[in-house]
Amino acid sequence: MNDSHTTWTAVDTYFNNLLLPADQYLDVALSDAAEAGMPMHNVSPSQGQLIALLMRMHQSKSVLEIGTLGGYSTIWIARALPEGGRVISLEIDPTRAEVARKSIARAGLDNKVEIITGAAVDTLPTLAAKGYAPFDFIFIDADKPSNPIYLEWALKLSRAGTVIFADNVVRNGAVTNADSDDANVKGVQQFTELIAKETRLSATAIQTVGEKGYDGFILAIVQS
Ligand SMILES: C[S@@+](CC[C@H](N)C(=O)[O-])C[C@H]1O[C@@H](n2cnc3c(N)ncnc32)[C@H](O)[C@@H]1O
Ligand SMILES: [Mg+2]
Repeated sequence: MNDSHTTWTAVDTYFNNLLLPADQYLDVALSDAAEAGMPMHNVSPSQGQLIALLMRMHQSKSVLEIGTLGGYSTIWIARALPEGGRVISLEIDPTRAEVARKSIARAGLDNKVEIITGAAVDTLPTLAAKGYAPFDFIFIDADKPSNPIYLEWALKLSRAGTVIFADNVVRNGAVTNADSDDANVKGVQQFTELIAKETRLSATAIQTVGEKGYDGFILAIVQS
């Protein structure tokens, strides 16, 4: 923990205390995930609220999340849905999915959430036939080496106007290292290069600092 990280965390705490009410369901979702041995790879509260605000501004009614973990971001997403809205969340690890389902049910959101277990490359091709596509908003937050494949699927499962939000694309600045042999870094680099070439997308990347360290996200919209 360096000085910068201490400052970033204090600033997150300052704003969260003022802007984000304490929430027992989100807190218990995190503590249950930690107790189950999951890594704390969830979005921060301010990032969860950012996704919720974007969804509400966009009036997103159907959301695809790739990467559930303990359901922390899923709760933020489900709460931002209007009446009749739905989030489909994909998670490879059945134990994680089970913990997430419990946290989501405790928060009274199980009628808005379906968690599908399995590798996303196997479950993504099943979604259209189930009548879930097109999605209004797609949150990509799973194994970063697969981001190029997730982009392909996001486009297949989208419509003009679909928003794509991809987390953790800065990776403490490592994204600029062209010689990186880190599979996560390579995944986000290839993902970004594909977005750059994709005429159907208009996108930007935003760097972030905070309690989760130095990272960032890509925000894109399908424009045709
Ligand atoms: C960064 S965490 C998700 C965090 C969550 N979105 C949040 O903010 O609370 C990534 C999750 O993706 C899952 N995952 C990894 N590889 C996957 C795959 N191939 N298919 C589906 N899920 C996968 C991991 O098990 C992990 O739970
Ligand atoms: Mg993330």
